[in-house]
This record gives sequence, C-alpha cells and structure tokens, in this order.
Amino acid sequence: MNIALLGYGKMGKAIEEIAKKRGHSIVLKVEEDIENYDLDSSKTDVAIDFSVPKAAFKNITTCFKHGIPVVCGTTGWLEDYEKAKKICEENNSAFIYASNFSLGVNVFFELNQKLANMMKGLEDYSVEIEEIHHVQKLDAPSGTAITLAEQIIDKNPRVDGWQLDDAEKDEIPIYAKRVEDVPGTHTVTYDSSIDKIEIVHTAKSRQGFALGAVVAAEYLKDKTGIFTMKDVLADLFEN
Ligand SMILES: NC(=O)C1=CN([C@@H]2O[C@H](COP(=O)(O)OP(=O)(O)OC[C@H]3O[C@@H](n4cnc5c(N)ncnc54)[C@H](OP(=O)(O)O)[C@@H]3O)[C@@H](O)[C@H]2O)C=CC1
Ligand SMILES: O=C(O)C1=N[C@H](C(=O)O)C[C@H](O)C1
Repeated sequence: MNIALLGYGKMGKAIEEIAKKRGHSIVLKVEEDIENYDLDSSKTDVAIDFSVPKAAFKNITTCFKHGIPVVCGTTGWLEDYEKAKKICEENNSAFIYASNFSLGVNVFFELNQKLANMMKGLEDYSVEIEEIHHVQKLDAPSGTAITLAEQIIDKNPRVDGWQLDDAEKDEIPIYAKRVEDVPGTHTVTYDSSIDKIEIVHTAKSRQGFALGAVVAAEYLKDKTGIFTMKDVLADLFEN
C-alpha cells in the first residue's frame, strides 16, 4: 500500500517505521505547515494525518477532494468533524478518525462504557478523569480523555458535560498533567467516602498508536464511507 504521511513528527516517524515493516511504502511526507504539497491520487492509497490541530481539517478535506481516503489521529480539531464527514461523503471518499488508535485503549474504551453503565445508579460515587502526556502536547484535555468523558455522559444521566479542571456538580472534571516524555496515561476514577474504583491505561511508547493507525489504513484502502475503530477491530477479530 502507498501511504502519504501528513505530519512527520513523533507519530509520523513511528508510523513510517511500522508501515515499512508491514510492507508498505511512504510516497509523501509533509513535515510542516506548507501551503501546497504534491498529493497524487494515482500513487496514493491512503493518507495518514498526525499533524497539528490547526492543520488537520484542511489536510483531511484536501485529500477527500483528491479522492484519497484518510486515517486521522490528530486531536484538538473536532469542532469541524461533522463538516469533514460531509465533505468526505460529497467526494465519495473514506474516513476514520480516532482519538486513540491503540488497540489497548480501544479495549479500555469498552471497559469504560461497561463500568459507566454499572456506576450510573450508584449516587454516592463521583467520577473524574486524569490524563498525563509529554510537555510538547498542544491540546488539553487529550482527545482520549474527551472520548472517555463522552462515553460516561452517554451512559450516566447524572452527568451532562465535562470541564477541564473546575467542574460543576453535574460535570466530569478532566485533569490534564504535562510531564516530560510520557506517551499517554489515562485514569478514570469513581470515588465515594467508602472506597475508590480506578481503571488506568498506560501507553509505554507510541508503538501502539502507530500500529493501530496502520491497521486502520489497511482496513480503509478501497473503501467508501465513514468508519470508526470499532469497525476496524470487528474486522480484525473476524479475520
Ligand atoms: N489518535 C492517536 O492515537 C494519537 C494521536 N496523537 C495526536 O497526533 C498529533 C501529532 O502528534 P505528534 O506526532 O506527537 O506531534 P508532533 O508535534 O511531534 O508532530 C506533528 C508534526 O506536524 C507538523 N505540521 C505542522 N503543520 C502541518 C501541516 N499543515 N501539515 C502537516 N504537518 C504539519 C509539525 O511541524 P512543526 O513542528 O513545524 O509545527 C510536526 O512536525 C497530535 O494532535 C496528537 O494529539 C498522538 C498520538 C496518538
Ligand atoms: O498527543 C499525544 O501524544 C497523544 N494524543 C492523543 C490524545 O490526545 O488522546 C492520544 C495519545 O494519548 C497520545
């Protein structure tokens, strides 16, 4: 498969390494915020965007207009997600966005939903989320923490929003910490005066994110439509 890498920072480089090991070729690397780059749909099967929040929407929609499917892991741009989906559909293209491509985190997401469902009736427990990432991270809270919060909000009628740091009683507080070299740690805590329940996912490197993104790109090649990591994992476990 021929892959265009939109964003060639920490993640772009990790993806390149894994893609090559899986027999794919990198046909384009966009390393910085340049106005125009040479997207060629005749020699590109999939584009993978791990760039910066302010660049993602333009990168993604430019690919759709060239008929190139996109795997996007960039976080912090989701106010434009619905618009991106519409442009994908208008151009008969294909799209997967995930706040976290790690297979382990996607298992953690399932666990989070199951736990939220069990805790929804237990009124003595408050819920909070903590995320810890490296100091270069541009957005806060992390996309993964937002996904975790949205999953809880969806299951638990006692909470109807989230806030970074100081939250109202009916909101989930998300605490974002920045610590040198941490690839990504997420903790969901339910606390009462009697006890505390915590689930934690700790990434040990960026390999899990990169592998998941390449597996998603393999899934997306030659497809049309909007997909999620749930589709990718279902396909993986079936085959
Ligand atoms: N979904 C997931 O599983 C994961 C998502 N992420 C997300 O991926 C994104 C990238 O992370 P990471 O690799 O660590 O960040 P980096 O800062 O290491 O890499 C981003 C790169 O994109 C470059 N860039 C800037 N503007 C553009 C542009 N217009 N087009 C293409 N590239 C551009 C940056 O250049 P310059 O430095 O010159 O600005 C930089 O080299 C972040 O949003 C992060 O949150 C990260 C890990 C996992
Ligand atoms: O910026 C990062 O590094 C990461 N970003 C993603 C996020 O915002 O959730 C995923 C992962 O935690 C690493």
